[in-house]
Amino acid sequence: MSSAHASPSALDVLLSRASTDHLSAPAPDKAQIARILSAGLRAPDHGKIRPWRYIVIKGKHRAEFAEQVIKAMISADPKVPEKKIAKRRQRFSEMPMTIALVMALDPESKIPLQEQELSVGAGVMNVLNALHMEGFGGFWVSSDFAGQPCFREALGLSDSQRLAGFLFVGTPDKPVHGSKRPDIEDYMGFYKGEPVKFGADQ
Ligand SMILES: Cc1cc2nc3c(=O)[nH]c(=O)nc-3n(C[C@H](O)[C@H](O)[C@H](O)COP(=O)(O)O)c2cc1C
Repeated sequence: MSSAHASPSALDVLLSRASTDHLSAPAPDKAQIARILSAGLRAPDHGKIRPWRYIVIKGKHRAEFAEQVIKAMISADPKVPEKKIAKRRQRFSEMPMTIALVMALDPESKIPLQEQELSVGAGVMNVLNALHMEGFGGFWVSSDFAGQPCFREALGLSDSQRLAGFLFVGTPDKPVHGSKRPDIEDYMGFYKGEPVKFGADQ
């Protein structure tokens, strides 16, 4: 923590973020989640594509949503183990809130799709940080089954929309410390007229 500040600086808070899926109620209320997701819309956005869409799943709709997840998992792999189904059913119906992270891409744009996808990712990171700043926790998970037509239809995704995963959201059960982070010295270098070598790659 910077000695110039009695309370943690914004950077101190960013440096203390870590993921957790040990989450309980309460989830953010309607006004809180709207403000938190507004941080996602602060992501850099080349060409003003506005590729971010957030589908919030909460309350009684969690169980219905979990069933759509199971349907899609079975559609993707009819032999999916029962244990995996049970775990996903439990997580999607019991997490206080799930946010489906939709990438609304414009394939006709001169802005490369990779940049549009990166903008969605940058938005998700802002949302994770905003959750942390407001005392909530979040965990980004993959959506390997989300390409299934039944699931795309259930969510109302158009042909150019894809999922970047889901965020599980709620209040951390206990203080989150997260894993030890690597040393920044191994991940940064100064260009001095020669190719840069990183400690992380040695
Ligand atoms: C796009 C994306 C998808 C992820 N999917 C999963 C997942 O399906 N399951 C999982 O355990 N972690 C997944 N993770 C990793 C966790 O969200 C988290 O980052 C990881 O547990 C490390 O925690 P940290 O954020 O505190 O470093 C994913 C991360 C990203 C960026």
